[in-house]
Amino acid sequence: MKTVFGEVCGYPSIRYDHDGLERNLQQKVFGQPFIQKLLLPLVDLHMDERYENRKALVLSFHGTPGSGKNYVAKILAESIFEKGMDSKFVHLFKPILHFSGQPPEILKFRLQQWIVGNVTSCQRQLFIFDEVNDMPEGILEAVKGFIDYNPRFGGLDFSKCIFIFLSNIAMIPINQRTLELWQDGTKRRDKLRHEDFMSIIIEHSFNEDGGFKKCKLITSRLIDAFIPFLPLERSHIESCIKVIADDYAMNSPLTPPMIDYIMESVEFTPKDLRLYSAHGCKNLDTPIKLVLMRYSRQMFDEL
Ligand SMILES: Nc1ncnc2c1ncn2[C@@H]1O[C@H](COP(=O)(O)OP(=O)(O)OP(=O)(O)O)[C@@H](O)[C@H]1O
Repeated sequence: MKTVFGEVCGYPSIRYDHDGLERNLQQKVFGQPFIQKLLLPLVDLHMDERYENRKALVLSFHGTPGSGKNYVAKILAESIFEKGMDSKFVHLFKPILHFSGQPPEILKFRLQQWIVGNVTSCQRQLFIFDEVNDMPEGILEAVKGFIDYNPRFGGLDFSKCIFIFLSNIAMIPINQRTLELWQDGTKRRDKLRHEDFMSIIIEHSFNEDGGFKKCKLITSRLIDAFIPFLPLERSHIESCIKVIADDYAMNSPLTPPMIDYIMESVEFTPKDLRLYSAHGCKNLDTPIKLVLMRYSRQMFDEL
């Protein structure tokens, strides 16, 4: 059923599709074990109408560029809102656009007004804060009142909202820990434990420059889960290449030598082991397009 007159605050514009979310996370997101382990159950609980939420769901994604933080946020938006990221109930904030050029007090006030205005029209809202590492210190204190355990604020209930913070904060220690555990014998990512990453993320968030620095969201334990996005290995990058190539050309004709050729454009770290992609699955589009173009001109015959 299609919404004819724009979106409504309820079905069909807002409908949680657990199966779709589970399937998409399983089939489309590579190398991120904590998505299945943490994100899915927390979203299930939050969206379950049988339980009353005591507070908004607050998640913080941390990791290397291109490891899937925005991608997963988009998949989540699509599983709840019919129009996904284009929904009027989904809000993506970026520091350069929304948190610069004005004194912090004004930016905080505007942010609060925006949240209150939207929650007044509908309680189910998704607020995504991208690049928290580039946000000025102190701004995020503005949202504390909305995600606290006492979610009523001016008569409004914020407990049905979801807040997601995306950042590169703690990516170096996350990558380092992943490598250490790999060297110690934990080669399978599904064997990694969240506790192995949790304290380093919290510590770095609180101390590193950016939106979380000295922030009460951290000290008041208001963030429900800090989700580490691990650096991606060669096999994950190969999977990304296949998905992106399929998006360009259905049943794309990528052969193993063509994939090897694309992989040559990817920078791997650390220098000696070359285990992890420095930029995750970012920057793959151009080499993939070039290879597909060469193929279409039959220039890959020699491979
Ligand atoms: N783990 C992953 N599994 C599958 N595809 C991925 C994954 N990570 C990244 N991608 C692909 O790479 C693209 C870029 O990733 P994304 O924008 O999510 O990175 P990010 O972690 O948000 O990076 P940044 O920190 O620079 O914002 C995605 O749109 C997706 O196509």
